[in-house]
Amino acid sequence: ETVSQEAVRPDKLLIITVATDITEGYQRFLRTARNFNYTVRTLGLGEQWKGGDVAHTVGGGQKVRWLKEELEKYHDQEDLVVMFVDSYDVIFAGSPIELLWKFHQFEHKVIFSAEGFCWPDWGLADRYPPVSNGKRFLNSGGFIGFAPQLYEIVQLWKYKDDDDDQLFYTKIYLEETLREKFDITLDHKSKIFQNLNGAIDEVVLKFERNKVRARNVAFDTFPVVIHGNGPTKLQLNYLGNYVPNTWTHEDGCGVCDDDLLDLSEVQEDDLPRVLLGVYIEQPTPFLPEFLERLVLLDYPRNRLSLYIHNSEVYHEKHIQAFWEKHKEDFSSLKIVGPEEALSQGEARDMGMDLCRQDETCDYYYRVEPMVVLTNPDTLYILIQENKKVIAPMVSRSGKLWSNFWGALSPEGYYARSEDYVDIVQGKRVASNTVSSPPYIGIFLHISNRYRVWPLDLHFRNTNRTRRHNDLWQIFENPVDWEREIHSENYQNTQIFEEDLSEQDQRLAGGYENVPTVDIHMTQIGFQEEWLKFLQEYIAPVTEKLFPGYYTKAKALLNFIVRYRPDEQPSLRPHHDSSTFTINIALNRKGIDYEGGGCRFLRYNCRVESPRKGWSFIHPGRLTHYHEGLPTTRGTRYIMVSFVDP
Ligand SMILES: O=C(O)CCC(=O)C(=O)O
Ligand SMILES: [Fe+2]
Repeated sequence: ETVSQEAVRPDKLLIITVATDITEGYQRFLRTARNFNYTVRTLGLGEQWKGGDVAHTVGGGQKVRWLKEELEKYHDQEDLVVMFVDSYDVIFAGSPIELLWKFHQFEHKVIFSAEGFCWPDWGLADRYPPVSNGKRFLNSGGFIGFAPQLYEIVQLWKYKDDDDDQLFYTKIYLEETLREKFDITLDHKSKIFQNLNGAIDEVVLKFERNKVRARNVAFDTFPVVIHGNGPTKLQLNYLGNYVPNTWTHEDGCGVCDDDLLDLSEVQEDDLPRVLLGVYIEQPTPFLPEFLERLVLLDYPRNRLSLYIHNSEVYHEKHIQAFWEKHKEDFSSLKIVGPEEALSQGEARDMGMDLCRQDETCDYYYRVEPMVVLTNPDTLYILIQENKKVIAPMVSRSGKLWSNFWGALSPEGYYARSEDYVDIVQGKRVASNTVSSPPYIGIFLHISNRYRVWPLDLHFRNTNRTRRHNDLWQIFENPVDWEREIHSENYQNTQIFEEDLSEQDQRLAGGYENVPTVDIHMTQIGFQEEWLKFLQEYIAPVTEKLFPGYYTKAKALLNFIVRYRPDEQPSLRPHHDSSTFTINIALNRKGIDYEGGGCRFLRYNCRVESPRKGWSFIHPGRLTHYHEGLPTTRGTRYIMVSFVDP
């Protein structure tokens, strides 16, 4: 069966839809329609919806009434093809020409979309004509037909606005005389309409050159209209993040630069006002650094307010110090402490209310203290994205963890979408619509467009019994770890007294030729962290020092030594059980102690006073027989590692 060229006339196609509000779903619908040059007529804009709560009960009759009024205009245009579709949860995946061609191939005057559920009256199921292969039941979220026939169908509407539209069309279809009179059929195999409810597993993405289609694998069809009916909004969002050209392999994000808010010409005093909400609900490493980073945000001070909720007594001193230093740096600064005993929910409500109830507050930005905000332009970037709700993607360096899920399990909990890994790794960069809480009409977006933060989280591994949690953060938060541990002021020899006094001094799995008064990293649970440090910071140095030798950066013995005149002042000559040894000065000769140092007997060479925090490296065996020289006053601390034993 061929369709004549003359029949396929896009100028004789009209799309009619309904939208009372310009929701993001409606905007997405229009974007896909524009992409294919559809002519769209929207009914009901700005009017009040009286069609009932269709998400939870029946309803939708108002759509039929409006359509009835609209079709008055076209009822005598015999060659006009009209398609009616919902808009909030619909996208176009194919062109008008394809649509018309498929329509004419059906050789019926009117085609309704089909689905697997008989809604709203399951009792009518038996009255449907049987279908050998395909969806059996009518869905009124999409239909297409010649204007005169559609006009005649909606003439039969004599009901209330909150009566059910689908039931109305269903009854007409099930009435054999009417079905034949109007020449109605159903699109059983999703050639034109894909209803997602009950069919999620049938629909996959198919990447083509510069465009993406949804393919129904059950019927091997490429539907033109995708409808996220029922509880399939997430799946529609997922498809809509690609179809028709939202993101393609060739061109990347096809819509990312549409509808941006240009702030470049806006005067500082006219920028939106932002309230930052910070919620400290657990002991958090590097909290002072986190707070200081808020001040570094490049945004006019008089447009920025800060609300901090802190439920940890431990952090009060940090917040106090921050407040004293920065109370002038924000247009307002409100702090609610642990004495208020707010629940997390109450604290968050309070923060949001501060913005919601303040007419001058334009944006509310919530940030968790375990997120590393490294880009000072963060606020500009997010505001320019021009979304109602948006989050930057937060991921941990080198890991597949992120704040983005991409999918939900049937129980409504965490699941990874098929595209999760590519998105987290930044291989697919876009502002994805990840969620649309039903019926609010607002989408939640997440963007990995700008690497807003290298994104490390550091709340795992936080142990309230440790005084120096920060030191353990080398895996979780290498960014802050490096900044803090490498700072000139970093001082942590107290570890000897604080963390270790109770520890078992016996060692497992290593051998010291000459025992010292020492604390081993295994004793304080720091062995893995130390090995990571060797890998990241020492291995690259040894490649320069010992060309041609490649260290495994493994070490069984990693320990802090304490020398005191009355305890252990020195160490007799020995070899180390290492290929090379690193020896880090932890305090200062001449200030903290006198004497000390390491002497290499064969060369009579002494390394006496490296700067605090500096290390020397020497081969461990044969050539470098060495001793620890007597400490004559005070206490000398060194950190020693026998690398590659
Ligand atoms: O005191 C020193 O610097 C030498 C320490 C040493 O050789 C060792 O602990 O094996
Ligand atoms: Fe040694």
